[in-house]
Amino acid sequence: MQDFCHFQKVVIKVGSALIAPEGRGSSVRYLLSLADFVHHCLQQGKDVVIVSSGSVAAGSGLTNHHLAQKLSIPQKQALASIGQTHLMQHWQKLFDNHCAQILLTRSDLESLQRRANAKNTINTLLSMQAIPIINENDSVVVDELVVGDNDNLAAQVAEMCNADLLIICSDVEGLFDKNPKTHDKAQLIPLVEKIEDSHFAIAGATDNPIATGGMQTKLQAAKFASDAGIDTLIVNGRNVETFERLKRNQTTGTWFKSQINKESHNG
Ligand SMILES: Nc1ncnc2c1ncn2[C@@H]1O[C@H](COP(=O)(O)OP(=O)(O)O)[C@@H](O)[C@H]1O
Ligand SMILES: N[C@@H](CCC(=O)OP(=O)(O)O)C(=O)O
Repeated sequence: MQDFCHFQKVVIKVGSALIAPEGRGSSVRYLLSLADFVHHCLQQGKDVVIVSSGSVAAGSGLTNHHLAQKLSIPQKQALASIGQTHLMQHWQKLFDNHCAQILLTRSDLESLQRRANAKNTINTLLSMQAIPIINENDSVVVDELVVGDNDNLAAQVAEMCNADLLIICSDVEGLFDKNPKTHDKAQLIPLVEKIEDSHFAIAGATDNPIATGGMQTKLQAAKFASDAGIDTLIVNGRNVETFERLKRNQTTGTWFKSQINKESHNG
């Protein structure tokens, strides 16, 4: 087991599957134990940054648009715009208003100046004990300029702010040898020392119309993070026991080891 105590700066990615367990709308049902875990991390002196999906799902719950229907990109962008404020209301309640919204685009991450600005703002927020809540700025990005999924966005944010751990919270326990939603006998892979093509071969897509990328984008994110010296943990955020185990420093989910041996973990 990797020692959770040693990690200082943690980026936690929260997928749409957790925000919208009913397939649309938004709910704090699975965010309560996650928020409790974040409070625990803060008490231990760790820095926490959240990358939260769910704006499109939240927007669809507030309008008559179902994501199972084929929606145009402008319609999805409008839903994201409607849903994002609602999503932030949940986070504000969970963190007693000690949180702040940052919406990023791929060009923000690619521009040296804007990337430095975003990094400075995140660090300043952390020094003010405010939790940065990041999402892609879906309403303004066009096709060629999207990061496209929040797994990869979270990995890029983790690298940008020198995090040492990325936790991806989804609706499955971690990476399995087959998609556990379609294979009863799928086996969890608890530890990946190095991500190989064989891991990408077993990581499938998602059949959830509100989610993006499935296990494929989570593996891309873990690979990006791992190459940048950041460990990644994919866990089931719907399982209360996940966060209890992490608090007790016990194994959970799938752990992807960083490929760079960092002397210290304080970014
Ligand atoms: N090998 C695999 N192991 C685990 N999950 C997998 C695998 N292949 C595909 N998946 C799918 O990936 C889904 C998680 O991704 P996704 O639906 O995009 O969730 P999120 O909203 O959390 O990003 C799982 O529900 C599962 O159906
Ligand atoms: N930016 C989008 C989330 C896109 C996304 O990657 O969703 P997910 O695969 O559920 O993490 C939104 O807020 O709806």
